[in-house]
Amino acid sequence: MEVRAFYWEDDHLLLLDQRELPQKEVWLELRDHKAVAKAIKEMAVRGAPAIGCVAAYGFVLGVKKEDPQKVYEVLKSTRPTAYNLFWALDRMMKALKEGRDITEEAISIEREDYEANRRMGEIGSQFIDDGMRVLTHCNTGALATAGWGTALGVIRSAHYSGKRIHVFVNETRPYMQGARLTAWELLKEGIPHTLITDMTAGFLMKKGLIDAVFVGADRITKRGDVANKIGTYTLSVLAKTHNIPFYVVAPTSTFDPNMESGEDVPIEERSEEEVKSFKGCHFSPKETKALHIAFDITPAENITAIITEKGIIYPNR
Ligand SMILES: CSC[C@@H](O)[C@@H](O)C(=O)COP(=O)(O)O
Repeated sequence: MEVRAFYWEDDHLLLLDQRELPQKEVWLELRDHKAVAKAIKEMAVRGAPAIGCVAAYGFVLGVKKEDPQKVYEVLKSTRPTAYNLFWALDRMMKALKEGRDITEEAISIEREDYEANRRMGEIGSQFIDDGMRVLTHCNTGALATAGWGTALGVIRSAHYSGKRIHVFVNETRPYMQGARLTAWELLKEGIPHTLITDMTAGFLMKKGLIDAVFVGADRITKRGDVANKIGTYTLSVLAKTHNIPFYVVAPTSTFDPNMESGEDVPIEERSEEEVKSFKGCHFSPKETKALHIAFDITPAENITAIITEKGIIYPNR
């Protein structure tokens, strides 16, 4: 059965707590916008499109009791980089101001994201040939979206169309979205995969073992620069050096129409504890300072193509 990150249940939101995966499948019952904001901030739910969908439902829950502008601000301040969050909240505010049914609006945001993912899967699988070995970073699957996935959705579509593929999964330090979430999704789907440390990618490319790289995006600027999980930029440089195609897969709701260049994208910095420890297990001296930059910018020049639900963009043609 297809993985789902959340379900809207009329008066509350059910959310799969991704911090507990893959060991446990724990569902959180969220009944107000503050609980939704906390879940986004603390990464019980993550991935740009999923954050947008969940924030929209948080808005529905919040405006039942509180001033809409306050609800909007609380949800907006959770994570700074993923553009889908702002896109979804602006859309919800507009629907409210126009007197439309906001629950229906949130349901539409979720449905449209799912449909966009299915369409990107169809469009993007033309870049995957039978027998290909592809590399992916972070988690861009059903857990990061309303379902199916962006980059992982393309891989899923290629698999369902009968192509044999092998996926190399970057573990994605320090939050381990690749090791914990992507590996879990691929295992559930029966898609052959191998988990690697982030540092292994370059050597595999050098040995000719990677045919293409597929990643998602948190924000795409007007010139085609892409903000995505830290390590994406490094992969793009490696791919360019080794002449390997580098594909970004994202719905148009990830495109920021007001941002010219990657230089302007707000980049989230998270707690240094997440670099020095994992689930309470410290592996660095407590006194050592750590830097936790959660996203980086891949310049348009390093990207072969951006696959959207509306078609393909070739930023360098
Ligand atoms: C479809 S997901 C695209 C991105 O949101 C994904 O690649 C990513 O970087 C997620 O980061 P996260 O910090 O886990 O929210």
